[in-house]
Formats: sequence, C-alpha cells, structure tokens
Amino acid sequence: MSSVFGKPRSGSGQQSAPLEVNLAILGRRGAGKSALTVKFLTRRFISEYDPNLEDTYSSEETVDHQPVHLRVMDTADLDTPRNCERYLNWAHAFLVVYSVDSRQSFEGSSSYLELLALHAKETQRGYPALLLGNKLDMAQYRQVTQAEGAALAGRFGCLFFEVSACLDFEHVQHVFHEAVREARRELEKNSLARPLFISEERALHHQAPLTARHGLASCTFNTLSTASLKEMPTVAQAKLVTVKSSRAQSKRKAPTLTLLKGFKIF
Ligand SMILES: Nc1nc2c(ncn2[C@@H]2O[C@H](COP(=O)(O)OP(=O)(O)OP(=O)(O)O)[C@@H](O)[C@H]2O)c(=O)[nH]1
Repeated sequence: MSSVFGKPRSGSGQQSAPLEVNLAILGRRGAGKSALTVKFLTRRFISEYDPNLEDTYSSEETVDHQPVHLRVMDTADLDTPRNCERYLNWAHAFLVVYSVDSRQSFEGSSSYLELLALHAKETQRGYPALLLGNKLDMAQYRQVTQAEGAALAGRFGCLFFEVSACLDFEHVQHVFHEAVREARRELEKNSLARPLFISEERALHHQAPLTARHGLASCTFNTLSTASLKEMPTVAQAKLVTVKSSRAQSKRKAPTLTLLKGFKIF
C-alpha cells in the first residue's frame, strides 16, 4: 500500500511530494522559543531577539529518510495565550516551551497545554504537543525539577524533553524531528479515518464556528479544523531572508533555508 507520506511508488523511480508539517512554538516570553527555533534552523545560538516579532520559517528536512517541508511558527504571545486561532487552526503539532530556571514560565506552559487540551476536546481531534524544559545549561538555577516537568507532560499525555538552545544542536534537532513524527502519526491517523468523517465534515461547513472562552486566556477558537482549512498565517511585515545552510548541510539537494523576517544571520 502506498503511504500518504510520500514513499515512492514502486517502479516510478521518483519521490512524491514532501510531507508538509506546520509546527507552532508556544510558551511564555523569555522561555527561549526564538533561540530554540534559530538553533534548529541554523545550528547557532543567537542571544537576542525582538520579542514582539512573530515569524514563520520554512525548512526542508529529512526525517526517517522521508522529505518533509517543515514550517515553524515562532509565536509571540504576550503574557498569556491570545488570538490563539492563528496557530490552533494552522499547526499540526506544538512545542510548548518553558525555562527550567523560571517557575513562572513553567506555569505558563501549563496554560498552553490546557489550551491545547481544550481545543482537542472541542474539535475532537488530536493535537500532538511536546513539552520542553529549555535552558538546561542553567540547571544550577533551576526552579523547576525534571520530575515536575515529566509529571506535567504525563498529565497531558505528551512527550517531555529538557534541552538547551545554547548546547548541542543534535539534541534540539531530535526534539523538532520528534514533533514531526508526532504530527505525521496524527496526520496518518486522520487520513486513514477520513472516509468515516465525510458526512460530519459536510455538516461542519454549515455550522457557525463555535466560540470557546475560558479562564486561562481570552482566546477564541474556530472548530473548522480539517487539514484543508489549515492556512498559512499572515506574516506581518514579512521580509524574505535567504540563508545558505552550513557546509555539512549543503550536500543536500536543497541546502537553502528560507527565513521570513525576525533575526539577522551573520
Ligand atoms: N542560557 C540560556 N539562555 C537562553 C536559552 N535559550 C534562550 N536563552 C536566552 O533567554 C532569553 C529569551 O530567549 P528568547 O528566545 O528570546 O525567548 P522567547 O521565548 O522567544 O521570548 P519572546 O521572544 O519574548 O516571546 C534570551 O536572552 C536568550 O538568549 C538557553 O537555552 N540557555
């Protein structure tokens, strides 16, 4: 059986289109969302970013020998989740980031996980989330133990990692690739289940979007969330920066990262 995720058809000798995965990075300000995103895309740690910019980047990845066109939205909520539909209706998977040296950011990550759980309940779909305790290099200033991170992840049934945007690239890459795997599993599940939902999808189009409000955040979400309704968010003040990736990566056929706005690479 040919897979929805683009295994070449036998005899064709050609690879089919890459799997498209949208990944949103969520978390309180200062948790290290931008630093992790940039580390993943460029292998570099860049210490200062404009906290008010929200960017979407794209990168051609290979995960488990499969080409993946990955889009990463580095979100910039203020102190609580806001206007969440821009990522809730777009992303296939979420990285929820806190900083191990900040209890406040840990509490923030819990709000995001609750938000995702609520959205999943409302839309009756799975939204894979990975919980990341960032700034592991600052472990001597820990305010959140590893056990607390693992317990929170366990409560929401998500994977948990402790990472550092300024330590090794491979660990950060592993986490992003795990998110792709989770998204792929969910997409595959939805695709296999699809025929069962045809009539429900039609019904959904006639319904007004449900609006949910809850104590965590002034968020509205739209329950029209089938894959076909996922759209690229508007990229405000987008400025296209094309960055050649490292020499190691340049052996690949498509060595160019396309970065939309946000930080300068030297
Ligand atoms: N030591 C250390 N510092 C980090 C790490 N990741 C990020 N930082 C620093 O933490 C600060 C905040 O990082 P950002 O990546 O801007 O955090 P953010 O979550 O994107 O924050 P906003 O842009 O405000 O939403 C910056 O000064 C980073 O240099 C890390 O792994 N270790």
